[in-house]
Amino acid sequence: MATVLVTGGAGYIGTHLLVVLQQAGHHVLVLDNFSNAAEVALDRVTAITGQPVTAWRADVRDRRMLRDLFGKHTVDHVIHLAGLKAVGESVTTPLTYIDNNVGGSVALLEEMARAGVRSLVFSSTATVYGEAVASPVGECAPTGGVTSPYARSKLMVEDVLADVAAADPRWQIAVLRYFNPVGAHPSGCIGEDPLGTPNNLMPILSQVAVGRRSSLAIYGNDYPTRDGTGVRDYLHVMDLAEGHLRAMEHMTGRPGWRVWNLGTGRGASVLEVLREYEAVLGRSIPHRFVARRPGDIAEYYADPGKAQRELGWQATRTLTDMVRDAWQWQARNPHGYSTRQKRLEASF
Ligand SMILES: NC(=O)c1ccc[n+]([C@@H]2O[C@H](COP(=O)([O-])OP(=O)(O)OC[C@H]3O[C@@H](n4cnc5c(N)ncnc54)[C@H](O)[C@@H]3O)[C@@H](O)[C@H]2O)c1
Ligand SMILES: O=c1ccn([C@@H]2O[C@H](COP(=O)(O)OP(=O)(O)O[C@H]3O[C@H](CO)[C@@H](O)[C@H](O)[C@H]3O)[C@@H](O)[C@H]2O)c(=O)[nH]1
Repeated sequence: MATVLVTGGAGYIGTHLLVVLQQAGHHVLVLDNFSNAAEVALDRVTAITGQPVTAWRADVRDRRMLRDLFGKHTVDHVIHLAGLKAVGESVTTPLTYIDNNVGGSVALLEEMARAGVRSLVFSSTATVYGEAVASPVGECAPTGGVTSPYARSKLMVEDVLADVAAADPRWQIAVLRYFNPVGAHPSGCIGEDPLGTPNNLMPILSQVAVGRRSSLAIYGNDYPTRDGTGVRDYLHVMDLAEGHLRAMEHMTGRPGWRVWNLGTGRGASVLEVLREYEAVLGRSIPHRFVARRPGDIAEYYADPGKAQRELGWQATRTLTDMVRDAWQWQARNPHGYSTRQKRLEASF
């Protein structure tokens, strides 16, 4: 049993990861500034696993707080999810993205090194492959053509991590490039709860299904794909969370820097996801076609073969599972976590 610090652990992917880690017998600590998370989400994790979550309300850029945390707890591994993730927003506020995503990672790495903790799993993204990429996308695909400050911030951290691992051979570093995480824990207790208007397909579909939005705007039906709509590699968030556990376990005792794509290896079009949602609901979902969204590409999906071979990890959940679990979460929590409530029993 290891002690794992999860930065950004109160967020969408983080809460699902906490469940997986606790159910695998690990002790978890969370560091989150709650800029995009509800404290009550951690109580929901406890409701699923029966185990408490110790959380630090802190910014990952706050070195004093990090020093305090590493002084109080013996941490074996860090899984670094904390960061900002809205591609469009990053275009208008690039410095905020560099500060949070790059600055936060540098502060974390320095304080980890000071504390003698040298095992890190880092959340990266398939958008580092940029626009001109051919699918299926393997880890060796070029990463030169990134199109947003968000993607650039992730790529910069990947490079910093490679330099850190090269400079000190004691580091064990795993970079995970996620494709499109969707869905929720099957209990419907935790799930994706975007602040304001969601940017991504699945949460928008869920909000239309539950009546919070009137219709889905499909961005373009003239792409060179099988039905003209954009194709992505949607991945169940529980499969993604399990990928982190496998990467963390695999690294133990194996220093160096490694990268794995986490995806299913299958693409689904916007219309296919819509039809699947309608099948789960048993009714139609209002939708309309509009112009392409600037910056979107037609199609990409992962080659997950490296993760399969090296980690023994493979996504097992289907698109039906993803949609059913997304709907279960939305139906049980029509307004997400509702109010960004304080935890009932704070452990800060
Ligand atoms: N969801 C996706 O589609 C996707 C795809 C690829 C990569 N990622 C990456 O995965 C990670 C987790 O994504 P998510 O979907 O769970 O997002 P999320 O916003 O739900 O979770 C991020 C968490 O980090 C916290 N946070 C942000 N800045 C912080 C800071 N400076 N200090 C401390 N905490 C901070 C937020 O409060 C939030 O709880 C992010 O790094 C994101 O870039 C997400
Ligand atoms: O209202 C909507 C929203 C999306 N789409 C389409 O649905 C597909 C998926 O879009 P979305 O869910 O926004 O995902 P991506 O644009 O692929 O980007 C997500 O997935 C990336 C990983 O691959 C992450 O890095 C990004 O942060 C995250 O926004 C695309 O074809 C979109 O054009 C619509 O048609 N209507």
